[in-house]
Amino acid sequence: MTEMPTLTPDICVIGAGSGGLTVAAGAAQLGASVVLVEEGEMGGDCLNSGCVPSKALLAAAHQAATVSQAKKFGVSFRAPTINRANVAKHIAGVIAGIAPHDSVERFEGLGVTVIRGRGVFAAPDAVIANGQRIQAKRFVIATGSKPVLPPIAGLDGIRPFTNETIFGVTEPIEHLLVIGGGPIGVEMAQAQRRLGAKVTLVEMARLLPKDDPELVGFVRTALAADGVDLKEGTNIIRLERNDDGIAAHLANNEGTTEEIAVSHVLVAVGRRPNTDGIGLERAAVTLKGSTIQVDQRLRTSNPRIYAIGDCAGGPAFTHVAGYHGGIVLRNILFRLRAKVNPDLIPWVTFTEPELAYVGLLETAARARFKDVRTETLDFDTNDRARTERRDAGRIKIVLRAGGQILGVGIVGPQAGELLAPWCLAIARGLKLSAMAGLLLPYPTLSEISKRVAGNYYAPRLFSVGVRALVRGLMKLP
Ligand SMILES: Cc1cc2nc3c(=O)[nH]c(=O)nc-3n(C[C@H](O)[C@H](O)[C@H](O)COP(=O)(O)OP(=O)(O)OC[C@H]3O[C@@H](n4cnc5c(N)ncnc54)[C@H](O)[C@@H]3O)c2cc1C
Ligand SMILES: NC(=O)c1ccc[n+]([C@@H]2O[C@H](COP(=O)([O-])OP(=O)(O)OC[C@H]3O[C@@H](n4cnc5c(N)ncnc54)[C@H](O)[C@@H]3O)[C@@H](O)[C@H]2O)c1
Repeated sequence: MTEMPTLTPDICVIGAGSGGLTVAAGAAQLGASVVLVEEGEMGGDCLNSGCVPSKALLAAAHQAATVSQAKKFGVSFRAPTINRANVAKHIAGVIAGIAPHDSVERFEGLGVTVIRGRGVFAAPDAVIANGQRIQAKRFVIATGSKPVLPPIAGLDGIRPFTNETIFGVTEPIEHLLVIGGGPIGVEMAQAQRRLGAKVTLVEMARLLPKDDPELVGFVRTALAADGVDLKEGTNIIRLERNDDGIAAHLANNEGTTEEIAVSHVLVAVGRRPNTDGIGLERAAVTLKGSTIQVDQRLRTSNPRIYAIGDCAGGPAFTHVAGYHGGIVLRNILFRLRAKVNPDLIPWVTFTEPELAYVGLLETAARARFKDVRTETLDFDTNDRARTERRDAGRIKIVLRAGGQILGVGIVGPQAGELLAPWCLAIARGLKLSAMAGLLLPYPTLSEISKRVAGNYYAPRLFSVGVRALVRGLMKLP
């Protein structure tokens, strides 16, 4: 057999998900030679088993929910009929619509050499994939993550859903037990409940433990109103398959035990980076646990090799993988010393109401600065939210005494969209007064941002001193 000649590109990217595709597309368009290695579906988790299918499923679920919400507007429909097979078709159709953007054809069109196969390091400067040796100047590891399966007795025997299987379901789900109340757990619990399943969510700590508890309260209320049975501070002792389905034995933090009968189980207890069996030891790349250790410039312990996205342990979001990709491009191609700034990262949980955040949570801000202030305003003060009867929610800004914005959390209608100007303000170092001074159209949800900023300055604007000044000025002819 003739040996394939070694490829010697400028950059070899392992993994064609959100992070890897950003690097490959950017580098190729900027004139570097790129080899991209992918062992599974192009587009990675986000397109195939993450953001895209989950948001498509939620969109179907919210359609079903509008039927019951319509009564508030004097409009009524008959109860929705949920056709699971058609919901799965809708999800597959959305993925298929986006897939060309991430396809082999598009990347080859950009000049990237795409190799389908598992990339494994053979040496500190070489990867082998599908029998092909790639000796690149720089490597970028973007291998993503996979769902963790917790050590719960009996879990193996019941073949639980994970994010890799739940979106293809074509049969009705009678009673879903969701294990884990992080973003996947809460989004899926609401979606499945609105699509007609009975849902019990078991979370060992509290719901959405990485988010601001004050704002999470609104999500908790909404899930309960949907009919999701929330069991926080609760563990699953064991699971058993029996003639009726699955028996789940639970115990809460007070020691109370109970048994519930469910038909299906979804595991959503976190992610494990894909770093096993890819030869990192041969590449002299150091791990911390299962996460690739990187510095602020995303360099691993091997100066030729960078790691980005979920496998580098940053917050597991598509936009973070993309942000990492941009930083690596600047470091490799332009020899800039670009670094990750964790204080700029936004995140959104796409329940109804949405829960969105950018910057520092109040607790993190207070740990770092002494002069932290907060200002909050509820959506029931916003006329547009009132007209749409979507007025449950709150905006909370975390700032320093001088008006430097440190973080903003919004729970409410379209919170993810409302976050954009705050992302800009924090990234550009704008003061809160910039938001307070905006001229915005009425009636819009965005006005809540201007109002909360205005409220912060109100005590100073309407102070005794300013009132005395106005009285004085009014005496002038
Ligand atoms: C259900 C769910 C919903 C989500 N929703 C959101 C959301 O709404 N918004 C958001 O920002 N984030 C969301 N995320 C997170 C987001 O999907 C991930 O953070 C993102 O996909 C990470 O990108 P990545 O490039 O690091 O990895 P991935 O996108 O997972 O890509 C890694 C790729 O590497 C390939 N690979 C792995 N090992 C090898 C190897 N040795 N050789 C070759 N190829 C390899 C894999 O096959 C995969 O294609 C969600 C995740 C899940 C599971
Ligand atoms: N909208 C979004 O951006 C979005 C949506 C989904 C997922 N994601 C990303 O994917 C990541 C993974 O999501 P996730 O929800 O699986 O993980 P997660 O780590 O964010 O949350 C897992 C939850 O499970 C709980 N848990 C762990 N073991 C448990 C057990 N044995 N029993 C009960 N509860 C248990 C944890 O306390 C935690 O609250 C997220 O952190 C997020 O970065 C993002």
